[in-house]
Amino acid sequence: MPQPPTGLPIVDMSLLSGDDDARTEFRTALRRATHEFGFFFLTGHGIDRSIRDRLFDTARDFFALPDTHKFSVEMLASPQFRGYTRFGGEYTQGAVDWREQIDLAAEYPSLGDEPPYLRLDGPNLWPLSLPDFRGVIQDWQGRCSALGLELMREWALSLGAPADLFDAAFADRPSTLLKLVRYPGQDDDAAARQGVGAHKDPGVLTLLLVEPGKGGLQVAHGDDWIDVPPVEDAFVVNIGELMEYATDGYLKATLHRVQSPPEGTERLSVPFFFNPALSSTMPRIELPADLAAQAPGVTDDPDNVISGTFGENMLKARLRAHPDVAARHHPDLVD
Ligand SMILES: O=C(O)CCC(=O)C(=O)O
Ligand SMILES: [Fe+2]
Repeated sequence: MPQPPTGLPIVDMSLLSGDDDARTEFRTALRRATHEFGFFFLTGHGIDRSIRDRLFDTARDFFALPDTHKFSVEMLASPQFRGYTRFGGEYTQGAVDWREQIDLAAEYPSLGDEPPYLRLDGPNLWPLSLPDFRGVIQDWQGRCSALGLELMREWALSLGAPADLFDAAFADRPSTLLKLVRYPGQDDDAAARQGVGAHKDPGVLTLLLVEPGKGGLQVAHGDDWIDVPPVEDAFVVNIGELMEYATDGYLKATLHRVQSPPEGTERLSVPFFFNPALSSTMPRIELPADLAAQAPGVTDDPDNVISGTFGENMLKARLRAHPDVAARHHPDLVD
């Protein structure tokens, strides 16, 4: 029997400042990693440690706020699914996730209520007791958006398409979202230790920063779960369902989950989701014949239908993860 792989591939972005051969090497590594695993470590991305440390300091400051401050920006008050979710407020596959988090997304004026996914546009709930918070978060959004767009161009090239294939989808009102997440420790006997349950990300691309040294992330590979302890200075990058859609399944959105850290510890992470405008539909790539032969089609799961229109896919995920917000603000969309 083949042994399960022990880790994810590492893809080094500094190859892009090399010669043509180095750039081709980068693209081949990017394509292979996302075809085989849907996940990889990205090094050489150029975002300094001091900036990453500042982000984690900001996350720590937020989670250290008194509950009354956190509750004042609670997601339950936000029809757009922005703000703070306390422990027990979020569900994956019908089971409670043991994490607290704040969701912050790009802010655009509303374009109306129909189709229903347009309801996701709107304001964030900013914690006003932290004066630097907004600036740090918006800086991070800007850096990750630039990185995300650069990666999208590399994917397009690696799949035999023009570099700007995806640019239009991200040019106007990109729906970027980031979460500051804190997973508290659980004792060994805790029945499930579900930090976040097994799921695929509904969007295009996720740039995940994990607190140095903190394990817990697991990525599905065949019938196995691969442990993914963080690699120093690297992002964990994965693709979401819309990239699977765009490539007819040649690139895979992969199930992943987080196991709670040991009792007496905690784990912070900051996933950044790079997504197009709510109303945009991902272009489908005409793959070269050798790649098309390895494209099995988009996953056909009646419990999780993948739409190519980002807003539809995102709304599905939001209603499922936050049933209390859905029931309060969108009763017409849930039964
Ligand atoms: O916290 C992590 O390491 C992963 C979180 C995640 O997969 C998600 O929020 O979609
Ligand atoms: Fe995820």
